Amino acid sequence: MSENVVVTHALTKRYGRRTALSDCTVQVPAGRVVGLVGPNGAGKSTLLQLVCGLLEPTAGRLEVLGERPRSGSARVGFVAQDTPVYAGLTVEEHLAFGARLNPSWDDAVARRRIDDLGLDPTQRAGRLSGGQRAQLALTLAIAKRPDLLLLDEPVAALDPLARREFLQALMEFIADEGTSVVMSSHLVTDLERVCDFLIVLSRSKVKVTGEVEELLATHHRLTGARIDPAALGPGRQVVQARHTDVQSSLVVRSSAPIDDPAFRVDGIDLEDLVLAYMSEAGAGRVLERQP
Ligand SMILES: Nc1ncnc2c1ncn2[C@@H]1O[C@H](COP(=O)(O)OP(=O)(O)OP(=O)(O)O)[C@@H](O)[C@H]1O
Repeated sequence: MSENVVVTHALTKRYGRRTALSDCTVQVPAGRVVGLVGPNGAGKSTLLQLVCGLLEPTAGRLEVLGERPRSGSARVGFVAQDTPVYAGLTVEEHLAFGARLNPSWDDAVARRRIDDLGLDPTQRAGRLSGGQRAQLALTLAIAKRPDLLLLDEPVAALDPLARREFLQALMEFIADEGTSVVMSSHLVTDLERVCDFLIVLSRSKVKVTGEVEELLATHHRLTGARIDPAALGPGRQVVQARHTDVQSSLVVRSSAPIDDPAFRVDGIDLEDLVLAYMSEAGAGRVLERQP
């Protein structure tokens, strides 16, 4: 599949005078597992709620699966931040509820997952552990057989083992169905294991977006004698610059290889890349080619 599942152009959402998302332009290709990363208040939940049609944009354009998003679409599964389940309903009642609401509901998939997870169908959701509730919420979203699955910090409240199990279940589902997924998280190490596409949001703005492999191949850490980043030359975007009196450490984006003897050049991992874009200096200074 080559089409985009989410396309936004200058998408903006304001709550009164507070801007939650500003001028957001992204394209998410189909079949990807997208990591949506950013600090608290960056606008991640706002973007996900716009994509699933729970919020209306203040300005800009947004297309999801080729159409305007609408809340309750059978083609989009959404697991909100607090893994919402109904405390008073049993696991079984959740499945019955899901079946009634969703025309494409896959009851066999739902029951197999509940069984594999060892959840008691007669137990009320309010009595489940945080990890079990997250798994139940994921089961409900998966059994809809959505084309696009949106997960808002699904593992935030889980212990490391439950996180691993949750992500494992997610990976199995994606491998079977080829569903596109957008998942927000603060935990880059978790995203590193499952995501192949990245969106970094900070202070309501998109800082960087792209294929993880391509981003890792084009970002480098340069360490050497103190330098004015402006002296680096054209075509190199200084994402983060740190200096001591005598030394500079720069994270630089460059599609061409950097072989400057003045620097040691190392690759960076996804966590360093995300942190560089989230840092204050990550204003993304681009050193353009001089005319
Ligand atoms: N209903 C609302 N009314 C007013 N302001 C809001 C509302 N929802 C979110 N905001 C504000 O919009 C901004 C973005 O919030 P959002 O929840 O999208 O961030 P987030 O990246 O998901 O944060 P977190 O990681 O803490 O969940 C924040 O400044 C937040 O205070």
